[in-house]
Amino acid sequence: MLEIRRASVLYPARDKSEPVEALRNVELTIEPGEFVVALGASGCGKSTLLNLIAGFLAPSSGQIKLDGAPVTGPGQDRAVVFQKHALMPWMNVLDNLAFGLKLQGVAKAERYKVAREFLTVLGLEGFEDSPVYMLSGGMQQRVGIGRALTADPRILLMDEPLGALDALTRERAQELILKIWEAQGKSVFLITHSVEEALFMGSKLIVMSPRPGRITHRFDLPFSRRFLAGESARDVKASPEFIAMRETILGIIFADEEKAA
Ligand SMILES: Nc1ncnc2c1ncn2[C@@H]1O[C@H](COP(=O)(O)OP(=O)(O)OP(=O)(O)O)[C@@H](O)[C@H]1O
Repeated sequence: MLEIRRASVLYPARDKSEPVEALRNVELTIEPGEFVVALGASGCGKSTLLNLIAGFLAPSSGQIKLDGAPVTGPGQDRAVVFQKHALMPWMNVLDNLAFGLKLQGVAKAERYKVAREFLTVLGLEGFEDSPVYMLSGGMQQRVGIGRALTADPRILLMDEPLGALDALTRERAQELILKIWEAQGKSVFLITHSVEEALFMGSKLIVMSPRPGRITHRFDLPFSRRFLAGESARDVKASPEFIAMRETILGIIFADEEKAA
């Protein structure tokens, strides 16, 4: 379980600019197997929150604990997927999938065994020998997600992972991530700018607001479970409950932006 208690982040003033209170008193618990999605206007502190969880950044005050132990820096128990995946474009798919394990010192036979398992999970069979630069954006992002997962992290952290994909590829990738989430039981923290993506994917939604960055609303969501129980993604997203929720969330975000303007 990941626990964030009264965490605040103040970025110091640079040149003539004022200090930025990027997060104020953030309280968040991510239970094992929970899929938490963060939504909110640009600059509300979503990436700052992800960086805290990843251990890339220390809070100015407050605490972050993973299974009771303070988070003091990055670790193998947390893996990050960015919009711009950090793949080795000249290396093939299999080598990219195995690369994180190599850095961890896992023996060659074992890391290629794990990498091959992920080829299947990611629907990339037949592409194991293709250099990554030759793949489509959607396939590259699947390799990026796979590489994060091969390390078997407790928590998968994703910052706008699907933002650069076209609409159809993005929907397919959402469905794939949900299926992997269900199969592997990982905790996930995902940042997105898409309200629809947030509602479809999350089991818990937090809505954040800027200046200072804080969590203003929390919702439990049923939609990913409906999809995983067999309802089609289209039916879920077109259902009256989904549309009503989408309007509620959009209302909250627009009201925040008007206040900030
Ligand atoms: N290293 C930094 N130094 C100073 N200010 C920063 C730094 N990083 C972020 N900020 C500021 O902190 C606030 C929160 O930034 P953050 O990137 O966490 O927001 P965000 O919600 O992820 O934004 P976006 O949706 O645009 O990615 C913003 O006002 C940003 O300008």
